[in-house]
Amino acid sequence: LVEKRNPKLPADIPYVKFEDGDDSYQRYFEETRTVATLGYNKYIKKGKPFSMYNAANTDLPLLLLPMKYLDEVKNAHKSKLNLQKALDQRAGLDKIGGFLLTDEVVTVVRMAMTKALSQLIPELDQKCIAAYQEFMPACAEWTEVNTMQMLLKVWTRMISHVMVGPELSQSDEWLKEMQLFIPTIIKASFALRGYRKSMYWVAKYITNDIKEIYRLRSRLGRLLEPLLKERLAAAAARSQMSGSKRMDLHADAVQWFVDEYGSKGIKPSADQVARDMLMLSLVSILSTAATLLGVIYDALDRPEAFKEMKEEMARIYKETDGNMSRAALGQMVVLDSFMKESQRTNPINQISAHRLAMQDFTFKDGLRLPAGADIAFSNELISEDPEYWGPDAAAFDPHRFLRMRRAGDLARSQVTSITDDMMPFGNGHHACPGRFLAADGMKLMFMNLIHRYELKYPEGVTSRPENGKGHHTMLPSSTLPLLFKEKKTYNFS
Ligand code: HEM
Repeated sequence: LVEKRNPKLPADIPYVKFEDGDDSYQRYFEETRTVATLGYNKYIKKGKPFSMYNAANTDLPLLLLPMKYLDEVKNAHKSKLNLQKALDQRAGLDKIGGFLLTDEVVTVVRMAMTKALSQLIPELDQKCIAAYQEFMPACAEWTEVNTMQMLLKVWTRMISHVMVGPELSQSDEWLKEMQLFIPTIIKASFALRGYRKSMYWVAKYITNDIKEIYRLRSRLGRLLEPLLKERLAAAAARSQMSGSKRMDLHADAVQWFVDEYGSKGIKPSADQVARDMLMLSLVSILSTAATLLGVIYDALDRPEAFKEMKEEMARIYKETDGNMSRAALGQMVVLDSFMKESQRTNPINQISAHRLAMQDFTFKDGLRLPAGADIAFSNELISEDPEYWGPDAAAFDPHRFLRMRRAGDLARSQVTSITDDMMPFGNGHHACPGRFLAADGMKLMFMNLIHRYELKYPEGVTSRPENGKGHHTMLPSSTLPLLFKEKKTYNFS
């Protein structure tokens, strides 16, 4: 492996690599943590940045920054430090599917989707129950289930309800495309790395997985077309009406895209909406299913805490007569604390607040980033640093955030809170706007699963399996099947 220093990075920024000299690409891909930890302890802890090989973008090292720069990164306008472009650079989305994280996608999630959550939660609860009936095998006796695959299907049905409404989300064709998308885009992104940058443009004509993403986009466009036409016609008719009659009846992303583009005088094509839907799937599906799987493993490892969560669910279920609402989910504070501790100890992203410098950027203390610099913060290592979390930082404390909440620190203690010492949902202008849906969706999925099924590790497995290794990601193991048994009478015991 050739050392890839960015000649434009200031010369005094150290470049950290494996100490034993074994510098293979695969090693950088799988053992990112080892190099990141070296640099974190040696430089970040002393307030200095360092750079390291970037397996996702072999032309440019990743620059990891110390906390003192976080506020400036958080507040920087996207014309200066940009998340969308950093993601595009990492996955090559524009070259492998012709889509990007657009302003419309971000605005729809941040504004319309979040506003609609109270209306959506009861619907998503029903969707979740129906999806378990659909995707869980019959399990009167203990039965092995690949939990990751199952959660992906259940969540895809639920999030599709938010994306395309009750009818299309129930279509098997839609589900098939959505399920095909995530594994194919991951393979396509890897395949792109096999090309020289100057040859990226040719990849979509040659590589099957990349061609498949374009085909998938076109199939989604066809599926969306009738619904979009209907909504565009309704929007045109509504614009002639006045006052309350103009209120929107559809709480789904097709409608929100029509409204968002409409507000800019644009009539979106089915292909545009298909691209936006692909982007929505990319940011929302794997992240949520994987985070929940981690919570499930952590709960199995801690029977006492698991029991306490079940008791809380039983109480709230009884008080609400089983009618789930945002308010009811908001009362699940023991679960909320546990989920947050699970994210703290095993975040799915090792780095956070990832940005690309769109122009030369100089921090207040004089540190200069050249245009094109790829920067981030070590979310994983910050989350376990005793400097921020005290001497028991390495321990899983199910009540850590519950105590904070009870002490009145609501801003810091909720699973959706964004703080500098824990960034699973990022930070600043680009902080994940979908986290409220993600948190409520995970609570619904966890609660309905426990209500219906007993679950345990298979014979011979006694604790959470090792996380999967990928460049700057740490997804919980997706291959271990868990054992499930359907309860004769549904309850939370
Ligand atoms: C547990 C699940 C999830 C995790 C861990 C997660 C994590 C993240 C992270 C780390 C970022 C980058 C933030 C930054 O760099 O400051 C992000 C951005 C984003 N997420 Fe999520 N996310 C999750 C679920 C969702 C869901 C369900 C949606 C939508 C329905 C969503 C929509 C978005 C969007 C649109 C952005 C881009 C924001 C922007 O550019 O301003 N995410 N997410």
